[in-house]
Amino acid sequence: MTTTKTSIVADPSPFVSIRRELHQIPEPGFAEFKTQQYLLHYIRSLPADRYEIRTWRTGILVSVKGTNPVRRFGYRADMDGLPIKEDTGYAFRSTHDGFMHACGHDMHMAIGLGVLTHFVQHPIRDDITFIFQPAEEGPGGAKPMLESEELKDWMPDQIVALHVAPEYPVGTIATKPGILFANTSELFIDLTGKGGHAAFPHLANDMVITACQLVGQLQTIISRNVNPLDSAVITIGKIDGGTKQNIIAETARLEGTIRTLSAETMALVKSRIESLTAGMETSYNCKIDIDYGANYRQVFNHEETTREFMNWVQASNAMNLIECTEAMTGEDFGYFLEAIPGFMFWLGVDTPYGLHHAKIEPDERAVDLAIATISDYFTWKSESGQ
Ligand SMILES: CC(=O)N[C@@H](CCC[C@H](N)C(=O)O)C(=O)O
Repeated sequence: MTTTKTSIVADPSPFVSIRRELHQIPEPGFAEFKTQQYLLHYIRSLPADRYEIRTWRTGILVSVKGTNPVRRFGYRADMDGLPIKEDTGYAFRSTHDGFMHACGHDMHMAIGLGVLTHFVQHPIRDDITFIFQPAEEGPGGAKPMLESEELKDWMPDQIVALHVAPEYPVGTIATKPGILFANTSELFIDLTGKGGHAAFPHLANDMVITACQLVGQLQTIISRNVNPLDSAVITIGKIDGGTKQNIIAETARLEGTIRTLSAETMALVKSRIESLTAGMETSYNCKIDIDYGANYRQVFNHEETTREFMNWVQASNAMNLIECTEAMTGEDFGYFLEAIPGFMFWLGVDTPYGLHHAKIEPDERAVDLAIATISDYFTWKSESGQ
């Protein structure tokens, strides 16, 4: 499939230019050092009397002052990139080989800076905390940031975040009250057998064979154990095993993720993985160790606040609104929503390649549209006292 270049605006606005600069420096979770410096440098260029800055690990908190605050809004943007070798046609492609902003966090941060700039220049009555959060893709920055000393006295009364959505046209907002994104758990499985010569399989215990069996078996949990009217996903995204084509692999490792729409189904899936691997240990005479890595809470949008936002989008004609169904994506923004009323929404960026794809090229026109819409929404919220 060939991509068109219509996603790239010819005359980039300041925040589209910022997005392009951020796009060039994707970094892993909790290693967003250049990204943090870039954001701090930009924020410090704004009039200093209107805000305060705090850093938390590689994240940043900014409190923008209201004129006569009675409450505090919150806006969160995530910062990390992904271990993907970029394959876009961008002139401003990643300069960090093997790393890419393939989940739109460059867009999220540029939009966050745009909204922040708007409220520094056009203060509203209420205060706003801007949260630039590291490590959304893992191991998860939201939970520790939420519990941090730095956020305590800047805790918002209502919080908002967005995620780019390749499947929707530019000018679209899609969301729903209640569950929007799934519960997630990372999944790391280490298999240990016995290595040996490729010509003598009977003297060894081949973990490539066992790992392949296990990958297939795991899918039976979804098809045979989870209620077909419920939803769950197990994806194994990475397999490692062996050292050379004529050496039987002593060890293998599977890396994946589990997605469910309830905590109960997550417990069921994990318990089935444990039973299944215990059975395989016996039948394949090997050792299997499981590590669930980082677990994220579902993204559960506050009913009333989300419905109010959806009504506002429709009434203001700000963008086209779609009431979507939930998705099996994960987001540690779920931890913020567990503690603070608010919502997340999808922002249409209309691109043929999906999230986490090396060729994804979000339509940049979404950046300024989102900045205007979120700024107008918070202004309306503050002025109307809703
Ligand atoms: C929006 C998005 O793509 N989020 C990630 C979150 C990853 C959670 C965790 N590292 C895991 O893989 O379970 C996603 O993959 O949905």
